[in-house]
Amino acid sequence: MTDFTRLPDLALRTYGGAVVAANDESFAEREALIRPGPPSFQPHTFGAKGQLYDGWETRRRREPGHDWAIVRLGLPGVIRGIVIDTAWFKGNFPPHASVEACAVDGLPAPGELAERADWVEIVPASALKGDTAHLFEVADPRRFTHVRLNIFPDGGVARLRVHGEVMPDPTFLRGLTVDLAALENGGLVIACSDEFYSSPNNVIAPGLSRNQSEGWETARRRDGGNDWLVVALAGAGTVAVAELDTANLVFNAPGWASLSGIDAGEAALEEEKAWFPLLPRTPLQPDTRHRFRLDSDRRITHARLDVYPDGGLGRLRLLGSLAP
Ligand SMILES: NC(=O)NC(NC(N)=O)C(=O)[O-]
Repeated sequence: MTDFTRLPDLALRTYGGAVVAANDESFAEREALIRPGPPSFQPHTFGAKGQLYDGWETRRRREPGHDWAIVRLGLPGVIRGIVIDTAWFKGNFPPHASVEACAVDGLPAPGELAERADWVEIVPASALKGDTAHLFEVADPRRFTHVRLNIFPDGGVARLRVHGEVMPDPTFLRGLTVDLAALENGGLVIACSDEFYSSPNNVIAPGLSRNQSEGWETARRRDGGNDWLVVALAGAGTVAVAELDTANLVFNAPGWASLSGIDAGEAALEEEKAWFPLLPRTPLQPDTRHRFRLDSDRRITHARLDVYPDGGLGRLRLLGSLAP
């Protein structure tokens, strides 16, 4: 099985996802389903309505039926796999769950969504265990904007992860100056030298990094080399401005960075010599947003960031336009 969990989580709250509706959330709020980070648990933390859980938890059902929650993906795209994580739900996990998906234009109200007839099943009703992350591969190649988690009959789910490939609406990219590296525009980090502390895809996530874990941080390098990553851009285009943000890297920012580009339509990524410079090796300040005007008008499909010798980066933005 390919490791779909390495693909971005299209539902993540910090990527703009929202749990827009649930039929019940008596014990624990539905919003927890798409919270970043692993679920936590503290035993014997009882509120007026029961034990507190970091997840979505419905009441014990006394009538027929099942419970459900609808998630609007922050990043619409092709779903490659789903994780249903029942972490810490041991005596109250749902014994079965399924997932449906649909694609809608615009932003319909939750009520309209729930009534749509074109939900398609992407994970069939499957048995769940307590306190376990369940991985389900998804084969449907279509682009989806929403998913619905169904639990049978009731219970608690800590996290719902919806991993896939981002497919933005090209209307909002064509002919405009946009961040060609941004995850939300379809950019993706496809290779990197080191991801010891945090994922390289963090550098192209929406918004600012609030601390160093929300950026890309590498281990201390001891071999005389340097760390790097390669971003596949939203599409072929030209980059006019590069933004390198060392935010929150105070004592571990790289000393220098450089950028290079390649047009994969003309040369293979492995051909070292086919990469051409966009930004020469340039000194960086810690905890600082740097902006550089690039003077190359060459078309590229991929950009490579080199940091010297190590450290990582908070954010990388490559502002430019898609080739016609
Ligand atoms: N949040 C809860 O208290 N849930 C339940 N109970 C305990 N102790 O976790 C349950 O399902 O009845």
